[in-house]
Amino acid sequence: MGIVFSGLWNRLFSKTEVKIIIVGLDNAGKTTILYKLLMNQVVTTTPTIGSNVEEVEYKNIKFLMWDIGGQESLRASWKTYYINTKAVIMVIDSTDANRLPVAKHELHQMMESEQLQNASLLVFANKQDVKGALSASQISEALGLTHLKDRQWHIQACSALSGDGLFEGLDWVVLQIAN
Ligand SMILES: Nc1nc2c(ncn2[C@@H]2O[C@H](COP(=O)(O)OP(=O)(O)OP(=O)(O)O)[C@@H](O)[C@H]2O)c(=O)[nH]1
Ligand SMILES: [Mg+2]
Repeated sequence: MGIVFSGLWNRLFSKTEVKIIIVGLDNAGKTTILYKLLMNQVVTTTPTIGSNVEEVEYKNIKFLMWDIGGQESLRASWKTYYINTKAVIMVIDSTDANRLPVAKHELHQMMESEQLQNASLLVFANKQDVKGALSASQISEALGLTHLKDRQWHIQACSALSGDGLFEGLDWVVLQIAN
Protein backbone atom coordinates (compact mmCIF):
# COMPACT_ATOMS: atom_id res chain seq x y z
CA MET A 1 0.00 0.00 0.00
CA GLY A 2 2.80 2.37 0.99
CA ILE A 3 4.70 1.49 -2.20
CA VAL A 4 1.62 2.06 -4.35
CA PHE A 5 1.02 5.39 -2.68
CA SER A 6 4.61 6.56 -3.03
CA GLY A 7 4.58 5.51 -6.69
CA LEU A 8 1.51 7.63 -7.25
CA TRP A 9 3.08 10.49 -5.31
CA ASN A 10 6.21 10.31 -7.47
CA ARG A 11 4.18 10.32 -10.67
CA LEU A 12 2.12 13.27 -9.52
CA PHE A 13 4.94 15.47 -8.35
CA SER A 14 8.36 14.33 -9.57
CA LYS A 15 8.38 16.51 -12.66
CA THR A 16 6.26 19.33 -11.34
CA GLU A 17 7.79 22.49 -10.05
CA VAL A 18 5.67 24.16 -7.43
CA LYS A 19 6.06 27.92 -7.24
CA ILE A 20 6.08 29.54 -3.82
CA ILE A 21 6.57 33.21 -3.05
CA ILE A 22 7.99 34.32 0.29
CA VAL A 23 6.82 37.78 1.25
CA GLY A 24 6.67 39.95 4.33
CA LEU A 25 8.04 43.22 5.66
CA ASP A 26 11.77 43.95 5.59
CA ASN A 27 13.74 42.26 8.38
CA ALA A 28 11.08 39.56 8.91
CA GLY A 29 13.54 36.77 8.16
CA LYS A 30 12.52 35.68 4.64
CA THR A 31 16.02 35.23 3.23
CA THR A 32 17.20 33.52 6.41
CA ILE A 33 14.30 31.07 6.12
CA LEU A 34 14.96 30.36 2.43
CA TYR A 35 18.60 29.41 3.00
CA LYS A 36 17.87 27.52 6.21
CA LEU A 37 15.41 25.39 4.21
CA LEU A 38 17.86 25.00 1.33
CA MET A 39 21.12 24.33 3.17
CA ASN A 40 20.20 23.91 6.84
CA GLN A 41 22.50 26.84 7.56
CA VAL A 42 21.98 30.29 9.01
CA VAL A 43 23.48 32.64 6.44
CA THR A 44 24.46 36.24 6.98
CA THR A 45 21.98 38.36 5.07
CA THR A 46 21.73 41.89 3.79
CA PRO A 47 18.39 43.47 2.87
CA THR A 48 17.16 41.88 -0.34
CA ILE A 49 16.91 44.20 -3.33
CA GLY A 50 14.80 42.41 -5.91
CA SER A 51 14.60 38.71 -5.12
CA ASN A 52 16.41 35.43 -4.55
CA VAL A 53 15.15 32.25 -6.14
CA GLU A 54 16.13 28.70 -5.17
CA GLU A 55 14.88 25.22 -5.87
CA VAL A 56 14.14 23.38 -2.63
CA GLU A 57 13.33 19.70 -2.92
CA TYR A 58 11.18 18.31 -0.12
CA LYS A 59 9.12 15.11 0.00
CA ASN A 60 9.94 14.59 -3.66
CA ILE A 61 8.40 17.91 -4.63
CA LYS A 62 10.51 20.53 -6.31
CA PHE A 63 9.57 23.88 -4.84
CA LEU A 64 10.69 26.96 -6.71
CA MET A 65 10.93 29.47 -3.90
CA TRP A 66 11.02 33.17 -4.62
CA ASP A 67 12.19 35.30 -1.69
CA ILE A 68 11.15 38.86 -2.41
CA GLY A 69 12.58 42.01 -0.80
CA GLY A 70 10.22 43.49 1.76
CA GLN A 71 11.34 47.12 2.03
CA GLU A 72 8.51 49.60 1.54
CA SER A 73 9.75 50.82 -1.82
CA LEU A 74 9.88 47.22 -3.12
CA ARG A 75 6.40 46.09 -2.06
CA ALA A 76 4.70 47.47 -5.16
CA SER A 77 6.77 44.99 -7.18
CA TRP A 78 5.48 41.92 -5.28
CA LYS A 79 2.60 41.58 -7.74
CA THR A 80 4.98 40.95 -10.62
CA TYR A 81 5.81 37.61 -8.94
CA TYR A 82 2.23 36.37 -8.39
CA ILE A 83 1.57 34.48 -11.61
CA ASN A 84 1.38 30.67 -11.20
CA THR A 85 2.02 30.86 -7.45
CA LYS A 86 0.68 27.81 -5.63
CA ALA A 87 1.43 29.00 -2.13
CA VAL A 88 2.31 32.28 -0.45
CA ILE A 89 4.54 32.19 2.59
CA MET A 90 4.10 35.39 4.60
CA VAL A 91 6.87 35.83 7.14
CA ILE A 92 6.20 37.91 10.24
CA ASP A 93 8.78 39.18 12.71
CA SER A 94 7.01 38.18 15.92
CA THR A 95 9.04 40.72 17.88
CA ASP A 96 7.88 43.65 15.73
CA ALA A 97 4.43 44.32 17.21
CA ASN A 98 4.45 47.95 16.04
CA ARG A 99 4.44 47.00 12.37
CA LEU A 100 1.80 44.28 12.52
CA PRO A 101 -0.86 46.68 11.20
CA VAL A 102 1.37 47.37 8.17
CA ALA A 103 1.88 43.64 7.63
CA LYS A 104 -1.88 43.12 7.91
CA HIS A 105 -2.54 45.77 5.29
CA GLU A 106 0.01 44.29 2.87
CA LEU A 107 -1.35 40.79 3.40
CA HIS A 108 -5.01 41.62 2.83
CA GLN A 109 -4.18 43.74 -0.21
CA MET A 110 -2.16 40.88 -1.68
CA MET A 111 -4.93 38.34 -1.04
CA GLU A 112 -7.29 40.43 -3.19
CA SER A 113 -5.19 39.75 -6.27
CA GLU A 114 -6.95 37.69 -8.95
CA GLN A 115 -3.68 35.85 -9.66
CA LEU A 116 -3.47 34.56 -6.09
CA GLN A 117 -7.07 33.45 -5.86
CA ASN A 118 -6.19 29.74 -5.63
CA ALA A 119 -2.96 30.10 -3.68
CA SER A 120 -2.70 28.68 -0.16
CA LEU A 121 -1.36 30.95 2.56
CA LEU A 122 1.19 29.89 5.14
CA VAL A 123 2.09 32.49 7.74
CA PHE A 124 5.37 31.99 9.57
CA ALA A 125 5.38 33.66 13.00
CA ASN A 126 9.17 33.90 12.94
CA LYS A 127 11.81 34.74 15.58
CA GLN A 128 10.16 32.63 18.29
CA ASP A 129 13.62 32.17 19.82
CA VAL A 130 13.50 35.80 21.00
CA LYS A 131 12.15 36.32 24.52
CA GLY A 132 8.86 38.22 24.44
CA ALA A 133 8.02 37.26 20.85
CA LEU A 134 4.27 37.28 20.18
CA SER A 135 2.66 33.86 19.88
CA ALA A 136 1.20 32.49 16.67
CA SER A 137 -2.33 33.07 17.96
CA GLN A 138 -1.55 36.71 18.84
CA ILE A 139 -0.12 37.22 15.33
CA SER A 140 -3.13 35.50 13.78
CA GLU A 141 -5.43 37.85 15.65
CA ALA A 142 -3.42 40.95 14.71
CA LEU A 143 -3.40 39.97 11.04
CA GLY A 144 -7.11 39.20 10.99
CA LEU A 145 -6.52 35.81 9.40
CA THR A 146 -10.00 34.57 10.30
CA HIS A 147 -11.45 37.36 8.15
CA LEU A 148 -9.84 36.01 4.99
CA LYS A 149 -12.53 34.69 2.68
CA ASP A 150 -12.22 31.52 0.55
CA ARG A 151 -8.63 30.95 1.54
CA GLN A 152 -6.76 27.91 2.83
CA TRP A 153 -4.47 29.39 5.46
CA HIS A 154 -2.31 28.18 8.30
CA ILE A 155 -0.06 29.89 10.82
CA GLN A 156 3.11 28.25 12.09
CA ALA A 157 5.38 29.49 14.87
CA CYS A 158 9.03 29.17 13.85
CA SER A 159 12.59 30.28 14.27
CA ALA A 160 14.79 30.57 11.22
CA LEU A 161 17.84 30.47 13.48
CA SER A 162 17.08 27.10 15.07
CA GLY A 163 14.94 25.83 12.18
CA ASP A 164 12.10 24.97 14.57
CA GLY A 165 8.74 24.96 12.80
CA LEU A 166 10.02 25.49 9.26
CA PHE A 167 9.42 21.98 7.93
CA GLU A 168 6.17 21.68 9.89
CA GLY A 169 4.98 24.69 7.92
CA LEU A 170 6.17 23.19 4.66
CA ASP A 171 4.34 19.94 5.53
CA TRP A 172 1.10 21.91 5.59
CA VAL A 173 1.90 23.35 2.14
CA VAL A 174 2.59 19.82 0.85
CA LEU A 175 -0.83 18.71 2.10
CA GLN A 176 -2.54 21.63 0.36
CA ILE A 177 -0.80 20.84 -2.90
CA ALA A 178 -1.70 17.17 -2.64
CA ASN A 179 -5.33 18.17 -2.21
N1 LIG B 1 16.55 35.98 16.50
C1 LIG B 1 16.19 35.72 15.24
N2 LIG B 1 16.67 36.48 14.24
C2 LIG B 1 16.28 36.18 12.98
C3 LIG B 1 15.42 35.10 12.68
N3 LIG B 1 15.23 35.06 11.34
C4 LIG B 1 15.93 36.08 10.84
N4 LIG B 1 16.58 36.76 11.81
C5 LIG B 1 17.44 37.93 11.67
O1 LIG B 1 16.67 39.02 11.17
C6 LIG B 1 17.45 39.84 10.30
C7 LIG B 1 16.76 39.99 8.96
O2 LIG B 1 16.71 38.72 8.30
P1 LIG B 1 16.51 38.59 6.71
O3 LIG B 1 16.34 37.16 6.43
O4 LIG B 1 17.60 39.31 5.99
O5 LIG B 1 15.15 39.39 6.53
P2 LIG B 1 14.32 39.60 5.20
O6 LIG B 1 12.90 39.34 5.56
O7 LIG B 1 14.89 38.79 4.09
O8 LIG B 1 14.51 41.17 4.91
P3 LIG B 1 14.42 41.93 3.48
O9 LIG B 1 15.28 41.21 2.52
O10 LIG B 1 14.92 43.33 3.76
O11 LIG B 1 12.99 41.96 3.08
C8 LIG B 1 18.81 39.16 10.20
O12 LIG B 1 19.67 39.79 11.13
C9 LIG B 1 18.53 37.72 10.64
O13 LIG B 1 19.65 37.08 11.20
C10 LIG B 1 14.94 34.28 13.77
O14 LIG B 1 14.19 33.33 13.63
N5 LIG B 1 15.37 34.65 15.02
MG1 LIG C 1 15.75 39.26 2.32
